[in-house]
Amino acid sequence: MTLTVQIKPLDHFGDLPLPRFETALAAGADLRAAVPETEPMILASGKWALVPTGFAMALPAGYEAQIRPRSGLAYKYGITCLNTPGTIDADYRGEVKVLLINHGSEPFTINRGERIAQMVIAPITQPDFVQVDTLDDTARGAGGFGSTGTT
Ligand SMILES: O=c1ccn([C@H]2C[C@H](O)[C@@H](COP(=O)(O)OP(=O)(O)OP(=O)(O)O)O2)c(=O)[nH]1
Ligand SMILES: [Mg+2]
Repeated sequence: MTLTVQIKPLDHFGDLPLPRFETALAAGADLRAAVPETEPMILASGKWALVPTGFAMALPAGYEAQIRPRSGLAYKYGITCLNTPGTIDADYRGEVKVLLINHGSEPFTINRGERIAQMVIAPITQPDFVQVDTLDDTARGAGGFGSTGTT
């Protein structure tokens, strides 16, 4: 059965299209900037800002939305999500916003309707966290942070 995610357009969503998958098997649905047509957002080099998408949503219980950068914007302009992947909780009813940062050397202009990020819907688990005194032994043990392949 196909999953349904409720999207509630806010006033400034206007006539923007709903998030959608650009290709048949795309993992992420692109998100567009719901900034005013007459007031593009300008992101100076090194700065970050919350970009409105113009909608709120209700995810089904057991799911999250991950807000991820678009590789094209990162590659061409150094634009990415500061908190990647951003987490949208299933009980969040506020406007979905995208925290963009400009790692490039030039100011970046965000126009209304521009695709600024993508949203992946993913299942989550809320386990019971249980306190214990000892953990089982493994070959890795406490090794990490580049511990493999050094001997
Ligand atoms: O890129 C993002 C990340 C988060 N949110 C919204 C939805 C999410 O459910 C809420 C809280 O996000 P998070 O838990 O990452 O932030 P926090 O700093 O822990 O805030 P809170 O104390 O509200 O949970 O903010 C966005 O709109 N965009
Ligand atoms: Mg939180």
